Amino acid sequence: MRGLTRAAKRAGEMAFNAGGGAVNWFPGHMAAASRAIRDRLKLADLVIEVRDARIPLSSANEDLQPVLAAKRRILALNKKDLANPNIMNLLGLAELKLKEAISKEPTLLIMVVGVPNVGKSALINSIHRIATSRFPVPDKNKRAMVGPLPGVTQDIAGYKIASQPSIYVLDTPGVLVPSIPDMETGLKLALTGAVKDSVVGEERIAKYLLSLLNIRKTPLHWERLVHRRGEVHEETCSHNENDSRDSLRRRRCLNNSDALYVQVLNLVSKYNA
Ligand SMILES: Nc1nc2c(ncn2[C@@H]2O[C@H](COP(=O)(O)OP(=O)(O)OP(=O)(O)O)[C@@H](O)[C@H]2O)c(=O)[nH]1
Repeated sequence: MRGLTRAAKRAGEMAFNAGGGAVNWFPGHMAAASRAIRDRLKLADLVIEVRDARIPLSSANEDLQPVLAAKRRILALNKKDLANPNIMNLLGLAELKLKEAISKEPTLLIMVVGVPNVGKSALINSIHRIATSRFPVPDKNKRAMVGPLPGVTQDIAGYKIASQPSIYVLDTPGVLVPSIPDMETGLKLALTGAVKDSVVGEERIAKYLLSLLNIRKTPLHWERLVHRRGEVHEETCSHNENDSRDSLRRRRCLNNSDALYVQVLNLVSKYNA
């Protein structure tokens, strides 16, 4: 973990802020949603703040932190399949806290908040699916809209996910702060899909990603991997086609797209040396 922090710091020192400054992406629906969230939060018994497990600090909306901290809050780290496994121990704790909170309440209004595209609607649909398999829920066909680009949810929508205890969940549009003060946070949010690529610039995102991969020695990792696979390739691809294990071995042969990836990264590595 310390290694990753050091790598991120070094990438930050590579002048990604140059010519960038603050990142401003605050469309009208986000401003309206920020006001509505503050308003409805007063009624919520519990708030689930969804963050991206890959960037748990950068995916916090700093403007909302004071009001969120005043509520009973669960921090859910989503997209765990894409994250560093060290962070995932925290998720188990969040699940436990949610079970504790639900078991004590006759009626519960839960509000789900987070930056765009972090997976709020997908999370609500999963909770809904589990709930409808256990209790008959009147609007069981109602589903939150999920999409690959940020800004799919534009209005607050409510879902009843259980009876006895009655549990209602409010899905909210993803909201950012009006101005993200540093470019690096903007780049992390763009790489993980919370900010549109065009807002920070596709070329800048590509350079940032390549530098991160380079600093983390990803090219070396791939080189070793490809070298190992190369041995498997030579050893297996010369075998008789009729060998019963041949199809399995063929799948382990080096694939051209991997080789291309290593070449590109090696070039970048030389460029940065
Ligand atoms: N790999 C992965 N993808 C996920 C996960 N959860 C959600 N997604 C994907 O992330 C994208 C965004 O999910 P949504 O649920 O629409 O996100 P949202 O936070 O409601 O987005 P906004 O409407 O912009 O606020 C979709 O393409 C989902 O399929 C997850 O745990 N892992």
